[in-house]
Amino acid sequence: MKPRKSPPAGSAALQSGLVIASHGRHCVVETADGQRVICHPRGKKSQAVAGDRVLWQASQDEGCIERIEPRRNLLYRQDEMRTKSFAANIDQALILLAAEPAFSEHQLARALIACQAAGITPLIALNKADLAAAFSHAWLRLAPYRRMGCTVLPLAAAPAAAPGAAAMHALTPQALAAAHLAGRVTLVLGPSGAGKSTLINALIPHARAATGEISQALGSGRHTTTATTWYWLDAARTSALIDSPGFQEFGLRHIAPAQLAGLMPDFAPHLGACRFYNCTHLHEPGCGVRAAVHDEGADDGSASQAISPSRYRIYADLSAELDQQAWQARGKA
Ligand SMILES: Nc1nc2c(ncn2[C@@H]2O[C@H](COP(=O)(O)OP(=O)(O)OP(=O)(O)O)[C@@H](O)[C@H]2O)c(=O)[nH]1
Ligand SMILES: [Zn+2]
Repeated sequence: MKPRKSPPAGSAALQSGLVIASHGRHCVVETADGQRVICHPRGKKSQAVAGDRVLWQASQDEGCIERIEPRRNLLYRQDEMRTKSFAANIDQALILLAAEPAFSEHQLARALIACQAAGITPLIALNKADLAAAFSHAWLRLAPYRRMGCTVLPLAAAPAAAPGAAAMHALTPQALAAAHLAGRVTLVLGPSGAGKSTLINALIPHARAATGEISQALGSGRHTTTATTWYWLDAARTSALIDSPGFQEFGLRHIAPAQLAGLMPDFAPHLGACRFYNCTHLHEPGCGVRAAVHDEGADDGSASQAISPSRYRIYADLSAELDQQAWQARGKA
């Protein structure tokens, strides 16, 4: 963003603020004393996202963002058409999945790869622990993720679910917040129907009303949460959740094909074992990655460094996708 060279005479001084919602090019900035102001970016290019610290200037009843402070991190997705940011300066990403509807492991893998690339710690919560059979099945599907060191938490977001979920040692939203969200800024991601609204409403009274107001102010959809929104979890404003749509279309175009294996923690220990230094792990002889692909079942306790067949398939699919995109990009250049 190009800062204004000299502010117009009589203009207000720059104030610092936190972006707590963004939609399109508009955003809502919260001041240090908790006031909220709709702001627009000054320049054409740089766009503020939820979690950004900005310097802004009042102009009538709205504001203008003059500068975005350097970001500690930025989680985004990129497809052929555009880049979309989820949030900046976050401490962790909570990926909320559920026993039902069944989650897509491809989507999960994409989200984890994007987190890894952005240096953001992921946390997986599996909701609807009261649906015992579906939950057990989904829990097994997450075994490779537990083995690779991901934290996977059982959750019962709906109050009615608590009794049935006790057998699974599921967390309530409050227990989840106390143990994993306190003192942190957490981006919540998840497919539709996993229970994101249920979780947020359990932790933040009036969240829905607040979202409605923000969405209306920003001109985004009134029925759906199309704006990324920040919620404080405590009055002292030390813990926050950021609710963001877009988990469904997690484009990874910003990742180079050769980077991919290094962003998958279950692949990493095997990368040195390939015969060729530039092995793609797809067809080369003497590939350490392919030699490590085994079905280890659900034995969480094992120190196995096996790569599950489903994870290898995801790698092969994503490789092909990113490779094709890289070729297309070269063709256009
Ligand atoms: N059985 C059970 N159902 C739950 C639980 N948590 C949420 N649900 C239900 O799952 C459905 C989807 O929950 P939502 O909170 O609306 O899901 P969402 O992720 O916000 O979905 P979108 O609004 O489509 O983005 C609702 O019918 C909830 O009541 C749970 O712990 N157990
Ligand atoms: Zn290899």
